Amino acid sequence: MTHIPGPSGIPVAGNALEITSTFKLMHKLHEWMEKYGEIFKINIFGEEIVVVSGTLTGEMLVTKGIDFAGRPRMPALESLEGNEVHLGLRDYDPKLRFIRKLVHKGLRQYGEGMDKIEAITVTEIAKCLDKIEKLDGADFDPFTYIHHAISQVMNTMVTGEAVPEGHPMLNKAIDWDRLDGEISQDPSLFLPALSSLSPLLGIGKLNDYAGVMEYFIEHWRSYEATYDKENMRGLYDVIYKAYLESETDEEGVKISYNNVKYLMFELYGAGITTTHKSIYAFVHMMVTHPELQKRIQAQIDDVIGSERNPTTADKHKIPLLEATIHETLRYISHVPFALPHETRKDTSLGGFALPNKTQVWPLTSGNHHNPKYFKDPLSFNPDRFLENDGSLSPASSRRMLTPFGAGPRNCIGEVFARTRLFLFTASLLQRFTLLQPTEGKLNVLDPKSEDYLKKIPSVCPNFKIRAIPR
Ligand code: HEM
Repeated sequence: MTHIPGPSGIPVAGNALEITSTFKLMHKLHEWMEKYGEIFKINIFGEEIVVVSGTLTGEMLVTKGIDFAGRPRMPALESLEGNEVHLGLRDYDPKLRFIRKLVHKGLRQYGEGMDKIEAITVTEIAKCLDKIEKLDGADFDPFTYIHHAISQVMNTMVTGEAVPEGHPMLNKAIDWDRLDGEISQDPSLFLPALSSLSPLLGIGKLNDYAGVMEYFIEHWRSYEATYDKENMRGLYDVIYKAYLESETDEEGVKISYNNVKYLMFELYGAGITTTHKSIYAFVHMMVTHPELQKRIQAQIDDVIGSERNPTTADKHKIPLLEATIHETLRYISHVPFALPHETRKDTSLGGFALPNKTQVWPLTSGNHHNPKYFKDPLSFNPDRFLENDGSLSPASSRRMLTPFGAGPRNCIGEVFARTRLFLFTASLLQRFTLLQPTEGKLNVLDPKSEDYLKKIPSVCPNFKIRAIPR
């Protein structure tokens, strides 16, 4: 790949010493994108990684998506899941394709549209808001409140029910998220050539991580005793049934019991950490943009009023809230280069030849913050996604907005996440006005700051607000 441009680096280590933290990695990737353009390569102790942005993102993820649908190995994480990865980090092999089909089926039946699950979700959100109301307008950090509510949404997705109030699952999910954030501060997580040198990926942290994961898995396994194939309760039952009945797809693969356990964990973790961080950032944005908050509340009042809970059917009737969710995901770009991809055969991108097994990262945050695609990208402006009459602009105008990735390895939970984001934010602003705290005024979040970019997914540093019932 000598013809692909990129920073020269030093002998042996290549660019490794320039990216010793996740913040430095992100900072450098954006700097190199500006300098070298839509495709460049970096070198980490001899391992070359190609970084892609701009119009080549579509070529990589969609037009030639199948060529780029592999995943590089991440040995540190593999060792946690029985030396096999099961979904997000798995190569694009027949089993992965089967697993994705099963999960899609389960999400469609038991997550995205089913009234019962939606009703439970809305009830859980309402319980979270009741707790916030009890604070009586005092300063508080919404982190835990949002985390518990999102965990309950995910519990409902997996088992068909929320856990009782105060159940250890809720704080375990926070422990897991904290550990995941700590581990992700070390870029060697994404760079196999460095993983053996890593201090953070040390045995202690990985053991803690494994402990929390096993706790979740034991909790779900307890549902096996009451499994009834005539009464599917949630996604665990759907996947467990496929295992018990040795279901296969046209490629003839079957899933193992290990797959059932660990893929559920991957889904659960992926769903909590990303959705929580987007809602936490949304709340921050509402407090620092009070005029926008008022405009959204006016649309909520018109369409939903105050007498009933929001439903997914309301989503398209509140375009300003939809635009604000799009803008939040663009502005915070908290999954900045999706998950690492790998070529599955000799292929090419933008006219450059790429051999089989090349690691490729789609730098979607680079697109989201590029003035070529989004005018004045570091200003938070949901109106950019609205037409003059206030309706949402057509999806075709948002092609460069890909917070969930695209193509054959896109986020499997996108529809689920978007509906939950809507239900949560609509319920929150229907009931409360979110205000600056009495102490320590919030400034607008800087999505380029070290505090924000030090973990992946990126998360707003902790903050306090007040929530005043309307
Ligand atoms: C705001 C919320 C979310 C965002 C921004 C997000 C973003 C992403 C991104 C960027 C990817 C990688 C795409 C790629 O590699 O090209 C991904 C993959 C994935 N997401 Fe999400 N996600 C969100 C919510 C969820 C939810 C709620 C679930 C589960 C219900 C979920 C499950 C997954 C899984 C399992 C993968 C791996 C798919 C694969 O490798 O084939 N995500 N997500």
